[in-house]
Amino acid sequence: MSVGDVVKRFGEVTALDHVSLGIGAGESVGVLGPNGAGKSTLLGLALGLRAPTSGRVRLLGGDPRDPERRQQVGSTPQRSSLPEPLRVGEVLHYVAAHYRNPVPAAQLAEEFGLGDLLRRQCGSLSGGQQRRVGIALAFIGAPRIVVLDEPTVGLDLEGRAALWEVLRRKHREGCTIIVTSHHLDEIEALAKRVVVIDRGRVLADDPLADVLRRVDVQHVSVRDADPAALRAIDPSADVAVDPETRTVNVVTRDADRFVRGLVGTGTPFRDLTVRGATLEEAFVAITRGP
Ligand SMILES: Nc1ncnc2c1ncn2[C@@H]1O[C@H](COP(=O)(O)OP(=O)(O)OP(=O)(O)O)[C@@H](O)[C@H]1O
Repeated sequence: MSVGDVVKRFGEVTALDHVSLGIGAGESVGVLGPNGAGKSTLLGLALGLRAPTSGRVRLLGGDPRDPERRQQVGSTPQRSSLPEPLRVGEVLHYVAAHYRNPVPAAQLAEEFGLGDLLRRQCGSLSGGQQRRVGIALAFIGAPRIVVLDEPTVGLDLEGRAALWEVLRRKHREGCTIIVTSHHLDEIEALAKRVVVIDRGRVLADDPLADVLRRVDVQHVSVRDADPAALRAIDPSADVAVDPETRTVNVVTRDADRFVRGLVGTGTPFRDLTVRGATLEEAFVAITRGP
């Protein structure tokens, strides 16, 4: 999928402002951005659901509106509705009939944990169950590319974890996955590459590890240590104590230097852990600007 110098305007609103981006086969890409950033507009263009005001959009080497390309793409929009009177199994068969090589309904039901729902009418499903069916439908045509716009909205914790497991497997099997989510921990757990959009512009487009390195924040935590002694090691660090677990959490710009200082002071501590910035911290830093 690629977009070249794409502008998309809705009247006065410029939803995408000269965006260029290419996503190759087999990538897993998280598209992040605040509300109204232009994420859904970008995905809609890539899927051929709308045309750009100017610029070029290609999907699998051709026009995204070409039926041949659409056969090879699966998607779940942010909001979707299923025909209420139809049973889930009937919907799967109905949608499968539109594809040349659909995944058998039984296999899809097994993969997405829909076995118990096949005989249920769609109108009787909970919001989360409907969402699971909607996501499964994105995969029914055995797509080469799947575009998922906030797929975990409405899913409980177990449903989210199960979905992410399926997505990771599909990615391992070679499917290109493009996903948006406001749960950055989910993007961190799935995507190898992160695109950050704000006000219609691409602010970052890098491998996940590089995006995380863009923020000079690291976390050091120890238990049963004297917070005052830790503050003295790096006065610019942010030191917070969790009395329940007797953990002192330190946010520092240089964890290596902090740990050397900690050992050097001889102050007692145990259970040392060090970790880098979270994607959420990187996202806040990137969208906040210089
Ligand atoms: N059909 C439309 N008509 C008018 N304005 C639109 C339309 N679709 C999107 N917009 C506007 O374009 C901008 C980008 O919207 P878009 O839905 O792409 O954002 P988003 O990043 O997906 O946001 P969210 O995280 O809230 O879903 C917003 O200002 C939105 O109001």
